[in-house]
Amino acid sequence: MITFEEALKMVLRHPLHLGNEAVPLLESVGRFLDEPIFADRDFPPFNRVTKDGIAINFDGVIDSIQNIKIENMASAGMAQLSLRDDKNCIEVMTGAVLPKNTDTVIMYEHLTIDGEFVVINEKVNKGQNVHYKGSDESKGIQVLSVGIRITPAEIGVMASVGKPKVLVKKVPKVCSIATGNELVDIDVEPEPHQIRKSNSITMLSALSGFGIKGNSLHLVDDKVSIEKGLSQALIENDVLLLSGGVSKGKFDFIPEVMDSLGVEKIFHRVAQRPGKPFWFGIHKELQTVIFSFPGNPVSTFANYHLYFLPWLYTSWDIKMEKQYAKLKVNLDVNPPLTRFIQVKSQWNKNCLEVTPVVENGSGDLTSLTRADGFICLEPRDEVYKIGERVRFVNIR
Ligand SMILES: Nc1nc2c(c(=O)[nH]1)N[C@H]1C(S)=C(S)[C@@H](COP(=O)(O)OP(=O)(O)OC[C@H]3O[C@@H](n4cnc5c(N)ncnc54)[C@H](O)[C@@H]3O)O[C@H]1N2
Ligand code: MOO
Repeated sequence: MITFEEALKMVLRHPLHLGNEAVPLLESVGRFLDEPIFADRDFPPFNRVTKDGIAINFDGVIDSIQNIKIENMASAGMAQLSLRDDKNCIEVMTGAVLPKNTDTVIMYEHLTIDGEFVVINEKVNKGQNVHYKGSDESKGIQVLSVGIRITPAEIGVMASVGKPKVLVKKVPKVCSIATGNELVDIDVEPEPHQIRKSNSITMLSALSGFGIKGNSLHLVDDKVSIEKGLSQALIENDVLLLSGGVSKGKFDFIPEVMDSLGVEKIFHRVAQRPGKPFWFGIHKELQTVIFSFPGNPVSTFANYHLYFLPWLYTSWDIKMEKQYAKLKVNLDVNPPLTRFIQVKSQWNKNCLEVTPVVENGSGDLTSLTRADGFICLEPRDEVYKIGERVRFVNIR
């Protein structure tokens, strides 16, 4: 049996070259940017008033802060006004363009207003309450780089520079496939011997975080229907993510059917726990990549993060940073299997620390709700000690 490291290397040797596509800005959340974004104007584009109040020419009024005459009023959205007399002021609202011949803004709370005259009641600093043109970013500067993940914060920046459409890495067509006679849909009341599907649904929801609208399919344990379903799925998708049907049971038909459909097996079974019976293959002609994960929910979930996500990032040519954490307990990992242990992580000063969660084996899917990651422990005779730095795979 191959090791986890060997298996991962083999998976990463088969990326798809997905290219890019332009999508409407609001549909780009979760996607990876494939063009640099530049500031088309200064940020902010004009000297912006940051408080509701009055704008003054500091040198003009600072010796006589009583009875300052209001000349005019500027609100957000108005073209720039101009102060005619240095001893006067203009009422200004937050977001307005600072009037010409003024340099300082005083908020209403620091003023007494009597008709068209104002008295300043607090100390004033020249230049206060102004967000200066270009003080955040200058026109022409790159504000976002290729390869970043788009979140609502980046959407705001792109809206601001006028990008109704944006170039992003193209997502693959993925089908999440449940296998097994015991599975029923989530809106069905199961018979005592049945369970509701969860793995295939979990994977669909995980994919949606990347902007991938996956297809779904359910294959029952019958070679003819598996063959029929898979042959169509291989044609219609770039990637198949299966769960179940890959261990040693009398109804674990997946590897055999894949073979009959011309899918090349790259490997089957990895020296790891959970997730050992993982089967990986490719259909060379159709260019379909197949991740066939073991059916136990924790095994499917772990392998999705350990193999599929690194493969997806590699296909997009994006580096996935490795994370590490410190153990808060001693752990014993006897050879020969690499262990993936569910943990809860916590920052302590600048250090991420991890503690294993209570779990009841790889069938216990509720344990995943208590964990925020897996730690990866290579097999060794020596105990992993408290304080030791180990690899951490984030699942949140
Ligand atoms: N003789 C052996 N038996 C088993 C071995 C082995 O090496 N020799 N490996 C064990 C390990 S480890 C795992 S993991 C499982 C994986 O088996 P399969 O991939 O064939 O999965 P199934 O038997 O179809 O299902 C296992 C388990 O998971 C449940 N399941 C499956 N799909 C879903 C789904 N979409 N949603 C929720 N739950 C699902 C299924 O009902 C089973 O309970 O094999 C061990 N056996
Ligand atoms: O190794 Mo299996 O993946 O635990 O239950």
